[in-house]
Amino acid sequence: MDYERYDRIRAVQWQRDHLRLLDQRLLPQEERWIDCRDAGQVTQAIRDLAVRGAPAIGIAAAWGVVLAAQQHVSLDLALAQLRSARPTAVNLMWALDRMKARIAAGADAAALEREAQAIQDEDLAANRRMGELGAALIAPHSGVLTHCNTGSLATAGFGTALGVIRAGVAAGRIERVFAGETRPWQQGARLTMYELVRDGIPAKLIADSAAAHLMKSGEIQWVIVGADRIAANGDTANKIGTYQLAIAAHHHGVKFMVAAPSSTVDMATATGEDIDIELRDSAELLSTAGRRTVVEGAEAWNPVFDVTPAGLIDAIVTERGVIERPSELAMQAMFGR
Ligand SMILES: CSC[C@H]1O[C@H](OP(=O)(O)O)[C@H](O)[C@@H]1O
Repeated sequence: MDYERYDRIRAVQWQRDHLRLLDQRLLPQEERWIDCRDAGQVTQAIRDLAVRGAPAIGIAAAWGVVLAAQQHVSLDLALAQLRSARPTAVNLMWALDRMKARIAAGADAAALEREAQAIQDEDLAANRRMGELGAALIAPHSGVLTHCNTGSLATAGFGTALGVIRAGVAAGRIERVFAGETRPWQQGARLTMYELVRDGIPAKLIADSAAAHLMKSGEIQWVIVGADRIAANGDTANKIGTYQLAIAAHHHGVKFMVAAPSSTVDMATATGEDIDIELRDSAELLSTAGRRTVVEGAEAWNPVFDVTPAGLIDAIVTERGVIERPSELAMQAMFGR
């Protein structure tokens, strides 16, 4: 399928001696690039969400290790620093473990550069494969709702859930696309709509609080989301708000799809209860676009992920295949113990 007309964004660009990142904190108003010249700067960019999205932060971290190797600084320190950047997306740990294994095998900077490039290239290929597999599950004339941003900005390109939507639109199966704004960081409003408008894919933004009302209208047949960590029993951590979308979808007979590369699967984590949910600064909730919107003295609780139990998920789509009605057995069959 010809995807070239979609997905022209490459938010993570290796430049041989530095890493160029499209600063996602400023989109869509401003397209500004930042150059990371060491592992510490990559760590800070991940921590500050200048680069975000489970696969994208793993890819950026892999390049951070390459920078450390090129500069002959402590690789153990670089690995530890990068690993500490954010706790929930297992893609970060997966990518660093893969780089660590190459280091243990004696890889030099050039070999590590090839490994990081392979991680990035594999992610793009996985997204295009997932797009085809996920789109095939969607009946013609369907409407879909997505949450957060899971597109080219969050990956090596094409996207996970947004990749399924791109493929479903290209195949003529998806006729209506809705994107939730995704408070408080607004990945849906600021990033997903930016990608869809650039692709020329008609889409409607909705308030997060409008999702159940949309499902009740009959306009959508699928909720399609990404993931930050999929536990061994299929429980899935994703952007805050995903869990309540799954509950509402179940109530309204709307199907629920998780699209994520196998680098998001964590068979060492037994259930969703064991996933570390990132709590971010409450200031992100008390302000909008940098302007405080809540009375001084107010407090906030700002978990940025939640866990959807496997029982509320109709399909988990990875590049290895589709698991319908995910369970521990089904996960073990596809990913081993
Ligand atoms: C394919 S991106 C997966 C996942 O990452 C996002 O989180 P964040 O924007 O905080 O990095 C979101 O949960 C996406 O669904």
